[in-house]
Amino acid sequence: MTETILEVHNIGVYQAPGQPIITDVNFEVREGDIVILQGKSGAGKSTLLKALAHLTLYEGEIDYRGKTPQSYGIPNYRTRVLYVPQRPSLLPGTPREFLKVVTGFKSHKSQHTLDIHEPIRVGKAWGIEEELWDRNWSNLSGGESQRVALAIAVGMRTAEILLLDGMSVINRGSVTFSIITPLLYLLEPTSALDAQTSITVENYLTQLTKSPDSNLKAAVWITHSPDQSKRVGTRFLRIADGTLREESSYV
Ligand SMILES: Nc1ncnc2c1ncn2[C@@H]1O[C@H](COP(=O)(O)OP(=O)(O)OP(=O)(O)O)[C@@H](O)[C@H]1O
Repeated sequence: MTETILEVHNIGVYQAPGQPIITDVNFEVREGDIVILQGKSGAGKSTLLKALAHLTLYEGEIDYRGKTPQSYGIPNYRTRVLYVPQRPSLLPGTPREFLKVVTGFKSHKSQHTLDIHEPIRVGKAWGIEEELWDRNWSNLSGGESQRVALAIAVGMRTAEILLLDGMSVINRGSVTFSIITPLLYLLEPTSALDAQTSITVENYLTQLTKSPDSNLKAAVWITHSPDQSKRVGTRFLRIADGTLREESSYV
């Protein structure tokens, strides 16, 4: 039987008292799931991912492998249920500096011996040259900074679930409604290589979730790209009017 990793019970997040962004969210994530999270802009998708990663205040309960996030220690929990942001370009400094900080955290050290070069190796497989690790985040394109952030998340090998916020921007070959996409088109013209790189990343992640040797077991993935959803999704959730429902296929 497939094991349940994360159980989400009656999650609600509020903008202000009496003003819910999302309410009564219930679902679970099982090993092997790639859960596509859909919904209009502003529906609450990022808010839900941040609640799952314990990065925003929420009501309700989250059980990770049958225990509360607090029982693991929140920093430790966040390395296992790992949020990859929509706009890592807002981070200060360079990716290499960031990598040194995160690999130095006690919560990471306690689980594995971390090889600082592993994220760089993963990034290279996705078309991120080593020189980019020493550029300021703000000088990377949106697609590059997302791939670097994802390479860090994957290369640290601590995560069992990746929470991927707006990952369709790495796929500049397909339609996406991200507001930064027009900027990406200006910074970097769309090319066949970009679409191919995106598929390489997708394949890497989907293979990893299936590999018995991998720590990574599942992902919750926000994408506005129908093509990407169909390629990677095994389950489909939609947020509308502040609540979540499961759909049998991508619609
Ligand atoms: N910290 C916050 N304080 C107040 N309101 C917030 C906060 N974060 C998000 N919101 C609001 O909550 C709503 C949901 O935002 P969220 O970013 O989760 O949407 P989304 O579905 O991820 O949208 P998009 O697809 O555009 O990224 C929006 O109306 C947003 O303005």
